[in-house]
Amino acid sequence: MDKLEMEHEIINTLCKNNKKTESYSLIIQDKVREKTEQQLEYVLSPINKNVFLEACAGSGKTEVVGMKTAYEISKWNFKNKGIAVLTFTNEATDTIKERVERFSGLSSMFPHYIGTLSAFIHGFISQNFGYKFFKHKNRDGDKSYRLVDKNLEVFDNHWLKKYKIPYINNNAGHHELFANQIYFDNKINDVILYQSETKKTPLKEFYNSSDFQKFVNDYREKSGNKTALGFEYIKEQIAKVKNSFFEDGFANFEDINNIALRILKRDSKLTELLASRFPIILVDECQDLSWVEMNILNEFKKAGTVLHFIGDLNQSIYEFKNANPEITKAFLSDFDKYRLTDNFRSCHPIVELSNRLLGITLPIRGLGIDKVGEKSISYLEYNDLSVVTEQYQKFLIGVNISYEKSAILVRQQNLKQELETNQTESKHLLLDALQLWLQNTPTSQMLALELAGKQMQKWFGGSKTKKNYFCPNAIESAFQWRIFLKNFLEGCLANDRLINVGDIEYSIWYKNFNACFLTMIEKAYQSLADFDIEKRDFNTLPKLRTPSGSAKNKIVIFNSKDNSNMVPINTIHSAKGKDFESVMVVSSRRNSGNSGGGHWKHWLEKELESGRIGYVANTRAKYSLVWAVPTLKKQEKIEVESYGFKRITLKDI
Ligand SMILES: Nc1ncnc2c1ncn2[C@@H]1O[C@H](COP(=O)(O)OP(=O)(O)OP(=O)(O)O)[C@@H](O)[C@H]1O
Repeated sequence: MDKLEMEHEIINTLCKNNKKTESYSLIIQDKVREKTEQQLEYVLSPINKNVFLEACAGSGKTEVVGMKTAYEISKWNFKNKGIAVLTFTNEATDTIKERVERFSGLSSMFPHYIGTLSAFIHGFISQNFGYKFFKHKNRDGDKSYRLVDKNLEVFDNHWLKKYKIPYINNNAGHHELFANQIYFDNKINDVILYQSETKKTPLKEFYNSSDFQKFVNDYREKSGNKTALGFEYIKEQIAKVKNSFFEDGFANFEDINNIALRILKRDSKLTELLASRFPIILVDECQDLSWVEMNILNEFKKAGTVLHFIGDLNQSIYEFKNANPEITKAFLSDFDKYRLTDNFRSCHPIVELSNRLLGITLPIRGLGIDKVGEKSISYLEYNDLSVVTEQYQKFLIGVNISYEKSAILVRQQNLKQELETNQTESKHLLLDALQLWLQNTPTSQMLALELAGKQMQKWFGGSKTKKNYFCPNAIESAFQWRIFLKNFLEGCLANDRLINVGDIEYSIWYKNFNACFLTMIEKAYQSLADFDIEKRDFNTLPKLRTPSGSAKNKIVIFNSKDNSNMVPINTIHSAKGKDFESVMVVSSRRNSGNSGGGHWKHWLEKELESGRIGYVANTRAKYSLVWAVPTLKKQEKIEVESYGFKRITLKDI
C-alpha cells in the first residue's frame, strides 16, 4: 500500500462507526495524514505476528501506539477477550488511554486493558492465583497478598521482627534483614539480600564472604560438627522464614513477579486461559522489561498470545532492575521488525551528536527546528558547582529560551541535592541546622541533618565522610544516627530561646545553647546508646564557642536557595520520556568507578549502560543541549570539541 492507501484504510476504520460526528472525522483525518509512512506501516502491521517496533527517541511512539490500539479495537468483535496495552508508569498509561479514547471515540475500554505491566501481573495473575501455589492462611476469605516494600524499616514496623532472616547480622558486616528485604532472583538462581538499591548481595556471595566464613568455621570448631551451617542448610532456614511471610499473606514487589512466573510455568491450563483472555499484548518502552517480566510475557507467547514490543534499546537504563538490552534483543530475534527513524523532537545537530556518541548507525534524522544555530550543542566548564546553575540561566537568556521550558539533568541524587542547596559553607552548624529544619522541606531538612551531623561528629569522633550525615564509625546503624540527629533538632525546637533568633547576637544564642544542650543531647542519645560501641560521657564535652569574628553580629537567617525562579533539576531517570527546549546535563566532578554513569566520560561509552544514560539525557533536548563539565585538560577539550560541542565563554553568560 502507498501512503494514501494506508491513510484511507486507517481513517475509514476509525470513522466507520455511524455515531461519530463530522468534527471527530476531521480530527482523525488530520491526525492520520500527519503521520509518516513508517508510522502508518506500524499501525497497519499484522496482529497475528510478533512485532518489534524499534522507535528512536522523539519518534512519536506514544501516539503511534495509541493509534494502533484504537485501530485494532475499532475492528474488534469479541466480548470476552481483548488487547492488553502495558506501560511502566501510571503517567504513560494515562497518556496512552487519552490517545486511544481520542482516536477510537470510545470511553470504555472493556474487554481491553490499558495499564501498567505490574498492575497486569499482580491483578490478573499473582493476586488471583498465587494462593494455589504457595501456602496462604486465607484470612476471612482473603487470599491476596499485602505488598510490603523492601525499604520498610523494622524500626517503626515491629511486626516485621517475626520475619527476621536467620544468620544475617552485623557480625558478618550486614544489617539485620527481614523477609521483605529478600527475594529470589531467577536469572542468577540465588536469593538476593537487599539493603538498598545500591547494596544487593546474592546469598552465595554473602555466604562465601570472609566474615561469614569465619563465623561458620568458628561455629564448626565450637560444635565439633564439621559440616554444620552448610550453604544449603542456611538457604533452607531462610526459605522457611520467607514461606511463613507468604503464608501470612505478605510479599514484596519481586515476590509478586516470581509468584506470577511460577503460576504460568506450573499450570499450563491456566496460562492458556489467560492467553486466550489477552490474545494480543502491546508493551510500550519494552527496553525497560526486567528478566522476570520478559519471561512472564514469554509464557503468554508460548501459550499463543501475540506480542508487540515497542521501544528503543538505546534507552535501556534499568540495569539495576535486571533490564538488559542484549537479552531483550535476543528475545526479539524472531519478531518482525518495524522502525521509526525520524526524531521530531530534536534539531539535527543534537540528533547527530547523540547518535555519534552511542555509535548508532541507523539513519535517524533530526527533524525538530534548529532554533539556536551553532549554540545547539555547547559545553560549560566549571570549577565551582555552585555557580553552574546561574551561568546556565544566563546562557538561556542569551538564546531566548525560558527557564520553565528547560531542565538541568544529573545522574545521581546527591548531585541534585548539591545543586539545589546553598553551597555557602555554614559557620554556625547547629544554629543553621535548626533554621533549616524549621523550613520543613525535604531539601532543607536533609541539609539540616548534614550540618547537625557535622557538628555531632566533632563531639563523637571517628567519621571520615559526610556520607550518612557524618555517622561516626562507632555507631552501628546509620539509620539510628539519623533518628538521633532528628530527635536532637526537634528537642532544640522546643526551646524558644534557640529558635527565636530575630534581632539577637550570635554570642547570646551560643550562651543559650550551652545552657541547655547537655540535657537535649542526653535525651536524644537514649535511642542511640544501644547502637554505639563506645561509652559516652557528654559532661566532658567542651562548650560550643561562637566562631571568631561573629560574636557581636546580629544573627542572619541561613537560607537554602530560593528554588522558585530556577531551572528545575531532575535525575536523568526521572526525565525519561520527557522533553525540554534546552537541557543542561551536569557531569560529576570526578570520573570515579562508582559515579555510575555520572561523569561525562561515561557518556562516551558506546557499549555500556552509562553511554545509554547519556543518550537518554541528550535526547531530551529540543533546541539546545549543554554539558556542564569540570574544567577540562587540553586533551579533553580537544576530545569534547571533536564532537561539535562549542565552549560557552564569559561573553555568552
Ligand atoms: N508524524 C509526525 N509529524 C510531526 N510531529 C510528530 C509526528 N509524530 C510525532 N510527532 C511529534 O514528535 C514529538 C515526540 O513524540 P514523543 O514524545 O511521543 O516521542 P517518543 O517516541 O515517546 O520519544 P522518547 O522515546 O524519546 O521519549 C511529539 O511532540 C509528537 O507530537
